[in-house]
Amino acid sequence: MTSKSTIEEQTLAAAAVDKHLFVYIYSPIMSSGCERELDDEQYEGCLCIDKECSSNCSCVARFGRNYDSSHCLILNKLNPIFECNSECNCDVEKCSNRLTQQDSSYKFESDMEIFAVEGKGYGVRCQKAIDIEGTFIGLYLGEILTINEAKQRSTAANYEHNYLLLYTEHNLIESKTYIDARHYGNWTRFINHSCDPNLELVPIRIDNNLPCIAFFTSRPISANEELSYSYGFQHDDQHDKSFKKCLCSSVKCKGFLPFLADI
Ligand SMILES: C[S@@+](CC[C@H](N)C(=O)[O-])C[C@H]1O[C@@H](n2cnc3c(N)ncnc32)[C@H](O)[C@@H]1O
Repeated sequence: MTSKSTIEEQTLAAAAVDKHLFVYIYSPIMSSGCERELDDEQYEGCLCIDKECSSNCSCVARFGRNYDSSHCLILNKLNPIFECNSECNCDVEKCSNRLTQQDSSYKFESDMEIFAVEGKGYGVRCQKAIDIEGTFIGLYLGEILTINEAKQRSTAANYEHNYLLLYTEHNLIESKTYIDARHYGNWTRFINHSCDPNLELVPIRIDNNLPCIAFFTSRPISANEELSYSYGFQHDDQHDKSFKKCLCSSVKCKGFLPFLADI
């Protein structure tokens, strides 16, 4: 792989090593069960005639501001993130409340590189430094599964690498999102786990209650530092030989990859 190839080409080349179907996608794919549950949901849109939504926008008034004037995530925001949606009047490419929907937000994508990491398969690094905490990096794309489909897939196969992401939210009620990037996905499927990560996962809602899972930086990242996030909570009693050894090599390393007990 050369640094001149696009991140899509690099991802396809790295995925081809597995010799299974892999399709590069730019938006999530819903499994049939998920689609049915969303049929009746569509959030109300704002009526903003300005191209950029400000504090007068009904979406911003209802859910609070999500992003600051540098287009970074407002840190420690307590409310869930609802961006302006397809019912809104504002301009998709200009509205300040639509960060993850805008082409211009993917500014680091052309500097991303898939590279081989000793013992872990492939990983991802950015050839440029990313100085600001809260910078949007990309979306974890794949097939959005129902819990039953996620369970079936995780018990049916015994692959070397797992691409099933489980995101749990503890709001008024607990909700879980399952995204499988094994057969359909983008470059973020190659981001490895670290016990001291530099990215965080943030659920973003746009048209309905099903979140997109976005990556934001959780601290400044040096050029060519491996990107990482935490795959989940690590229980102290999980350290059994059947769990995979963690090779993140951070001083905070817990020794094993988090175990997805909820799948
Ligand atoms: C979502 S994939 C990440 C990309 C993967 N490295 C590859 O080459 O396809 C997750 C898998 O990567 C490996 N992995 C990720 N982080 C790791 C770590 N800190 N230590 C060891 N293996 C890791 C594990 O096999 C895990 O199931």
